[in-house]
Amino acid sequence: MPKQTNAQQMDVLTPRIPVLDLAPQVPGNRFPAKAVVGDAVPFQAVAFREGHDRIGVTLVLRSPSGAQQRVPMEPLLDGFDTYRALAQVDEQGMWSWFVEAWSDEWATWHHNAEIKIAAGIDVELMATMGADLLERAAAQAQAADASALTSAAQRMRRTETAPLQRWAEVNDPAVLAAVDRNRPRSLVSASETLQLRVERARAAVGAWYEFFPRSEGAEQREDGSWASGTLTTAAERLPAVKAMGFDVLYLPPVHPIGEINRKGPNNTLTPQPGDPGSPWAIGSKAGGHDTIHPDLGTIADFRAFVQRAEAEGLEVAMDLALQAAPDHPWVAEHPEWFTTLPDGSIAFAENPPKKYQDIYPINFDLDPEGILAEVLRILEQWIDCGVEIFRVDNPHTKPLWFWERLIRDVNAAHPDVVFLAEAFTRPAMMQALGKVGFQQSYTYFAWRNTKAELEEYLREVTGPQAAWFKPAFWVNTPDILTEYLQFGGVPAFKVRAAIAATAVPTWGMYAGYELIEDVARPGAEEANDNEKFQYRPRDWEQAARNGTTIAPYITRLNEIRAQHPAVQQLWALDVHWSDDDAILVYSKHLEARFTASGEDDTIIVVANVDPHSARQTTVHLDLTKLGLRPGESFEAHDLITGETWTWSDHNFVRLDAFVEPAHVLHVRRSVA
Ligand SMILES: O=P(O)(O)O[C@H]1O[C@H](CO)[C@@H](O[C@H]2O[C@H](CO)[C@@H](O)[C@H](O)[C@H]2O)[C@H](O)[C@H]1O
Repeated sequence: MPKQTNAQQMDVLTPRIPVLDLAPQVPGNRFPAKAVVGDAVPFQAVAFREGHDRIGVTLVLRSPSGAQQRVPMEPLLDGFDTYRALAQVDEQGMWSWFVEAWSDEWATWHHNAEIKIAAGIDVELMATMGADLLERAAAQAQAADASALTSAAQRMRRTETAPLQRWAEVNDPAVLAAVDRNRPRSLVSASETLQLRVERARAAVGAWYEFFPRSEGAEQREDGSWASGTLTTAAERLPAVKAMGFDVLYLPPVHPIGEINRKGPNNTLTPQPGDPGSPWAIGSKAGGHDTIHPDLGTIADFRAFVQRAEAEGLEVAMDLALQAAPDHPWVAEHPEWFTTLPDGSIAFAENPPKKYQDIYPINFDLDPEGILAEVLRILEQWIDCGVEIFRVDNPHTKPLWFWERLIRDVNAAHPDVVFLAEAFTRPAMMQALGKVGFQQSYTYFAWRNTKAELEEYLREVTGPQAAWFKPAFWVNTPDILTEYLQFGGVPAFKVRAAIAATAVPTWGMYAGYELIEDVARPGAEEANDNEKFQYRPRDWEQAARNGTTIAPYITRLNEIRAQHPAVQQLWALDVHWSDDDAILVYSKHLEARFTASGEDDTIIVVANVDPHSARQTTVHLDLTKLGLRPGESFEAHDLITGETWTWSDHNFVRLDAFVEPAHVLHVRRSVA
């Protein structure tokens, strides 16, 4: 048996068999890659050796509690050197893993013997080599396998049996299975060891709904003034949000709102008395980030709201917007946290081209430790109220080190706490926020509308960057009402929801989407009469009676998400081909060994992304991506309409956007 040679003995960096390009990995390997409980993680490595001998490649995975599993890795494509294994991570915490490549003498022998024995070349030599390998396998096997392998070796040495007969005997499935379990491995070479942080499922899987609590239950008095909704009246809306199938309720800031420089309706700088102001203009004489807006209630009311949500099966996500209205207590108590200009004033915040005249930005370089301590104090308070998810406003306008420290410190004490980065900025910063710890991130999904844009974007967010950037697809927000939605009507709202809800594990929607609120403020890409600056109660029941809500459609999408674990997997997406430039096709597939039902879970989404048209075309599927054989037929059951068709590789599709803009198909294997 060849002796193992390792890199240290040879004083070189290259292991005997090179194992390179491990994934999932954060480039530079300074931060661990991330996954969530339940993920079937695609582990990959490039491994190869000199010459023509075969290698075997094994993933060695260790869970946080120390359980080790060894998973054989298979070539991604026959004849290429990238190997892959899917393994499900089922425990929260830090996992470690490495890849072993080894000389697979059995595979090398088998390949050579198959050719030579059939051709009558070196027949007895090949038989002897095979028998030797079988005996080596037997020497490391348990009793049952040892006896099967020993007798196979003896048969292999029996020269009175015809060589082809001996070849057939050694290929008996029982013998091959015993060899597989005890394969001789030599020149074993290990890669570096990497870490994988596995977080709770909600860190990357969830359906989010956003509403402004002050609008829920708000009433306009006869004199035109408003009575604000409260946390108590807003809680009345929770059952309806849950009934639509949402998991997380995200609340814009619930703190006192500054009175100085307050904004008026439609982002004006001339508020009238009674205008409530933007909730992101945090702080007034009533208090700051640790206080509940008096109009909404008290901290006790907030605790009750969080508990009521929990009882409904909803988690509350709070906003963390680190900025201050001019009358925030911080401004007087910590003037050192703000940059004072030579004329003694403080410049307002901006996110060009947007101007935030009602808030001051914090300068994190002036008192880094003091600011960090204060933010940790505030977070501890809300965590104590039962909040474990924070949507972080504009994290890209604060230094990265701050988020690395904050998230690390919070997660050390509270591993279930999740931070969502609301950063719409340059890719390097968005990616870096994910690398330093943000569990999930808003994305550019809202502006990816054509088939070509969506195909590229789906590949991007489910590719290598999925190791550190967990995408949340929001269809709208109070800041985002895209032209696609402004001019696409009901078909646009439906198809965007269908794609967001099925393509990635986290999607989000801001209240009013279900009512097709599509009127933008002139010149802006956000809703007119925006709720950010005024009360906006909605008559949900009237909309249901009139049939002017797509809430039933949203509910169905969330049901599909809950019932189909493939949809909850980020890495499991494949884009397929269609002959039409507006018909987008992708699938999500999860193998039976990873599902609770013990059956494959496969979803195909076919979406007409031109909301003004009816399209018909042919959809071409790579069935191997669906766990099927090329040419195999199956039942495609539409989970939206209940229709079922027999499909195979090439399928005719007609999607009239005005009827149903998307098929969400469940693959059912045809009974042979
Ligand atoms: O800058 P983004 O587009 O990422 O938006 C986020 O942050 C904004 C600042 O907090 C916030 O803007 C809203 O609040 C501001 C402060 O009160 C106000 O001046 C803006 O007019 C208002 O839109 C935005 O909502 C948030 O998502």
